Amino acid sequence: MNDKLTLKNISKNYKDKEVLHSINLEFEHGLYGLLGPNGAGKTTLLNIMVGILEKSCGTIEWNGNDIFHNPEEYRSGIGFLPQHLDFYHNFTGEQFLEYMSKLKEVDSTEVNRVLNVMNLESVRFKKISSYSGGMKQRLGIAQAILGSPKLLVLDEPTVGLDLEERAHFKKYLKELSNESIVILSTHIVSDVEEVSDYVIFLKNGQIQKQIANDQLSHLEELYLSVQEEEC
Ligand SMILES: Nc1ncnc2c1ncn2[C@@H]1O[C@H](COP(=O)(O)OP(=O)(O)OP(=O)(O)O)[C@@H](O)[C@H]1O
Repeated sequence: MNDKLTLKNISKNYKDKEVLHSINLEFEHGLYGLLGPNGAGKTTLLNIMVGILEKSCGTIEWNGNDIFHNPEEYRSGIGFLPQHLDFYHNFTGEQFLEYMSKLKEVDSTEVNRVLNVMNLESVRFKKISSYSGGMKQRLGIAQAILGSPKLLVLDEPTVGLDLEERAHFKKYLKELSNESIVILSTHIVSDVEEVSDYVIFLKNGQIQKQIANDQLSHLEELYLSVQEEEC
């Protein structure tokens, strides 16, 4: 059975300011790009989806069941790269991933796999404090993909990656999305064109448009036109 994530009427207020307005979305296996300018509400929406931020209204269902009833089970199937991930800088990359694999209760062989996928084998025994920004970002992605999660949520994952790393990473996500729901937020159009099955445009806390792969040509122009629509 294909997994299904459903967001129904999700709204979020920070004090008296509503930053998400009644979001309705459905996700099944595939790669989804969440595209929007800074401040659109992407991080807020993703944090609500993974259960680290409380929504003000609405429901989230996993395979038809409100996640509120069994949040631990829901969270155990999620891989998440937050916008800002803090590390234990005294750990080596390998130690960090071993630690995360224990927390996530995934097989320790996964550590080798994700080090390989994210091209971090040559620095696995080096302390994280010596990593470049791009290496830290790849390590963050590596912990998110431990155990090939059913739901992978990545907040601005391509920050700090060079062109070759981006291409390699997107190819891997495409493969994973054959069996998982992969949601990637970005404000960079090229991150989501070519690979995404669907692109969701978010602006001012509202879904402006949702388009499928076969309509993805001229995405940049579409993105600009969507941004101008409300002006
Ligand atoms: N903790 C908070 N308290 C008050 N307002 C917040 C808080 N976090 C976010 N906001 C506001 O909510 C809105 C959406 O922010 P959010 O970070 O979700 O957007 P974003 O699309 O992820 O942008 P960015 O790419 O810049 O992170 C913005 O207006 C932001 O200022």
